Amino acid sequence: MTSTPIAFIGGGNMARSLIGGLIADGVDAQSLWVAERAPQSREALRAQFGVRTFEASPEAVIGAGIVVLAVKPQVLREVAQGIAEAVQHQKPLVISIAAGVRMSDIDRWLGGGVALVRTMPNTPALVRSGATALYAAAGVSAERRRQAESVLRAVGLTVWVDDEADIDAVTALSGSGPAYFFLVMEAMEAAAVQLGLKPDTARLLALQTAFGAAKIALEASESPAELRERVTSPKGTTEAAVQVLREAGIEAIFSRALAAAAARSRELGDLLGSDR
Ligand SMILES: NC(=O)C1=CN([C@@H]2O[C@H](COP(=O)(O)OP(=O)(O)OC[C@H]3O[C@@H](n4cnc5c(N)ncnc54)[C@H](OP(=O)(O)O)[C@@H]3O)[C@@H](O)[C@H]2O)C=CC1
Ligand SMILES: O=C(O)[C@@H]1CCC=N1
Repeated sequence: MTSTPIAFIGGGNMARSLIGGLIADGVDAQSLWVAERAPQSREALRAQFGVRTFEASPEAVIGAGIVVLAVKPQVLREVAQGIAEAVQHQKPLVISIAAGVRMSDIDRWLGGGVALVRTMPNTPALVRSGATALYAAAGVSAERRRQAESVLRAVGLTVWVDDEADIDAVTALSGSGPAYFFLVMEAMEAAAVQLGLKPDTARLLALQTAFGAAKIALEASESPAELRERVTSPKGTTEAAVQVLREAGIEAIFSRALAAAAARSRELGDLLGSDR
């Protein structure tokens, strides 16, 4: 991992997940800098992680080798324009984690000619089990690509995509994906409570089952479909449940859900980049 200071512009949910994961990977908290507007947020970041905090974003950029744009897409233009002068002076690697917002727009807001990598991480980065896709334009050097990859690899798995449009699909799959699994955990817990289990017992069993299923699916050579079939005894309990899920259209529901997320990512890109 690089030892250059990494400046996070915005210290919200996703920045905190990345910071927590980087510290767990052995990165010195003092080399992680965070620009946040609210004094209580800065205080909380210092108390939780021991990172350096800044009130003004340009101050965090000066001296940083890597800048991570970690604000909401809706404020990214204003934030990028606010640090453009510092970025042009400092020439850091800039990593965007913002959903939807396209590289050409970010580059323009930052003044142009920026070494920019667009990524889509996810919150399991906090426990170094993240999944991040990265995209860089042809002009970004191999050294800069390696640098971006090393930051995200410290908190989980990384994959490069060849086409920026793929980031919309990645956002729908792994960027938003933890929320889908949390929803399934919530639903399974509630259903088990209806069947008479105590809430604590229901949650513990639901969570461990999700963990076990993910672990075996990652470690086994068989596909998820084959692993599912192994659980499903003919005329047994799983078959009864899977039949209900299929009748309710589980595949079509996920197809519609991911399409909606990808469409929203494209829409954000169109909407927020429309200042040309
Ligand atoms: N959450 C997730 O699972 C994922 C999020 N992302 C992307 O990460 C980005 C951040 O999302 P998330 O962490 O969820 O959002 P949050 O709202 O939790 O975090 C954004 C943070 O930026 C702060 N902020 C806003 N404006 C400024 C500013 N001008 N200067 C400094 N800080 C500012 C906000 O402070 P305040 O609250 O005071 O406005 C807030 O603390 C988004 O672009 C999102 O698309 C990507 C992958 C996954
Ligand atoms: O919901 C969102 O827009 C962000 C991007 C991916 C996960 N959270």
